[in-house]
Amino acid sequence: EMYTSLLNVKQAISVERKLIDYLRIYIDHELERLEDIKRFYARVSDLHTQLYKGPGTAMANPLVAFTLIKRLHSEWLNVVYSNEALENAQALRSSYEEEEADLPKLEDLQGAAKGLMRLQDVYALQVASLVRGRFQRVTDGKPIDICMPTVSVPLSGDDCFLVGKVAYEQEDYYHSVQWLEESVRLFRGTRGEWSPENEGTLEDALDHLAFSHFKTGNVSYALSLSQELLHYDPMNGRVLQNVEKYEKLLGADSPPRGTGLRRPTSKHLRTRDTYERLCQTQGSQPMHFENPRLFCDYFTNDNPGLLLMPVRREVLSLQPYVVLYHNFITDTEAEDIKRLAQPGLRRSVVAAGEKQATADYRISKSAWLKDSAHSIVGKLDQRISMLTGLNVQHPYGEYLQVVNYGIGGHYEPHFDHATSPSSPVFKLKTGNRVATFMIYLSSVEAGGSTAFIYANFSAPVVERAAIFWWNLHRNGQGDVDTLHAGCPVLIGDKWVANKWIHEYGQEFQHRCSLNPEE
Ligand SMILES: O=C(O)CCC(=O)C(=O)O
Ligand SMILES: [Fe+2]
Repeated sequence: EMYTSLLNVKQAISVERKLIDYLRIYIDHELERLEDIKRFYARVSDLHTQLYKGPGTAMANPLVAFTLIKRLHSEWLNVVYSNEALENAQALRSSYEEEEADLPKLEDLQGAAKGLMRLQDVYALQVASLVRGRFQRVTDGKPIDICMPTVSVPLSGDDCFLVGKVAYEQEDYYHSVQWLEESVRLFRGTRGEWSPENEGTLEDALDHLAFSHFKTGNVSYALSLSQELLHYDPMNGRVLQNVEKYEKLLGADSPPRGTGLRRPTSKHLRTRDTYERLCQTQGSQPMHFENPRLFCDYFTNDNPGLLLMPVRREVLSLQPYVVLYHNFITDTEAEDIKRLAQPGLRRSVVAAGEKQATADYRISKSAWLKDSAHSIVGKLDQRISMLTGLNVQHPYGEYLQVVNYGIGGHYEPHFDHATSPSSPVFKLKTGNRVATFMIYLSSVEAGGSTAFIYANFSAPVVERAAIFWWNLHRNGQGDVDTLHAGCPVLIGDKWVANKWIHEYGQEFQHRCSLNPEE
């Protein structure tokens, strides 16, 4: 699975570099082949201008007659039946096949397409802008750029066709209509131009778009698109039947009315609007100047180890208590952690009953780093321990989980603590996850904030900082206010590291209480 981690996508660049080299070799060989054919053509046609001047006299020469017979007996045959084109193509194919294991699979293509649609939804992006390589949202009737990527590409009719088809196959006509609409528009613009790389055609796009419109109740549009399709493919029986069906529907006493385009509903609908608003903006928690209890300071936690180098602490929220520790990690430490984690990165899982499973609502890869992996890991543990005053030694703290997000990678609203007694969180037999300490190992260009849904704020990715919060009340019960999410990464390569700290082992550090409010 390449699409679930940007690291893997980056590695794919070198695969394409090789393919480019192979294609260059192929083109060179093919050009040489054509040059050879052109030389033969020039030689024979030159000769013929002379021969035509006097065929009789020319053939009187036995050398001329011999070479004519030889050409017609074998030279033409050799040219016409040359294997070179095939050999060149075969060489290209076998080099390509050497890279096949490292090529993305269909699942990657579909995953990447779904990632684009997720970004479209969560950040309210206009498809027409995305197609032009821009990230725009309509505000007050005007498209406004919400970020400017350093590098961008426009999409082709075939690119849009593919995204539309992924939506179509999921019976998600809300997205298929928008993407196929762009596909049809772009294909119409390049009519007649054949591209060897394309999978879809204007006809395919019209076909899928017409049916998507029919499914959303827009029968008259479905009809006109089908008629346009028949113009190119007049004998297509299925389309002829559809046209007949659409005409009948439209001629009926009560023609169907459009249901309009509505986003497919998801099980997270209840929090979806808040989640998306928090991903788009930083939310509306009171600012530090509105609430003096939200402050910044230099923090030592009365720990001698921090006395000479206090940490800049920023209190982000009081309920739940969420703080940001700036410059928690250095650039080199962050790079080391990412490098150490790389070989162990696997598709991230979520708790599904007693087991763990992959899910569309968490798109990333992650790896667990033990302290034994490198001295840095232990050093970070120590630093976390000094700041939080908590015992983070395994099994009171889990191993460090290093996460790299993928295309539109995200983690929809969830709790870090277990909410059911059968959760795999209890496997360590050290109680529930009392606190989360998460380190931002990278920056992102846009998106990727950590959103606290009920607390109504989101923390943007601050490179080198760490965020900390309590998941449980002091009585051990889960704090619902900690419902949080990793927003989809719009532009960038987001890395975080989670340290989950458990209840047991903290008896002398973290006071308990029976008060459910604390
Ligand atoms: O990436 C983020 O901002 C949040 C990640 C998160 O909540 C998690 O990994 O549990
Ligand atoms: Fe989380």
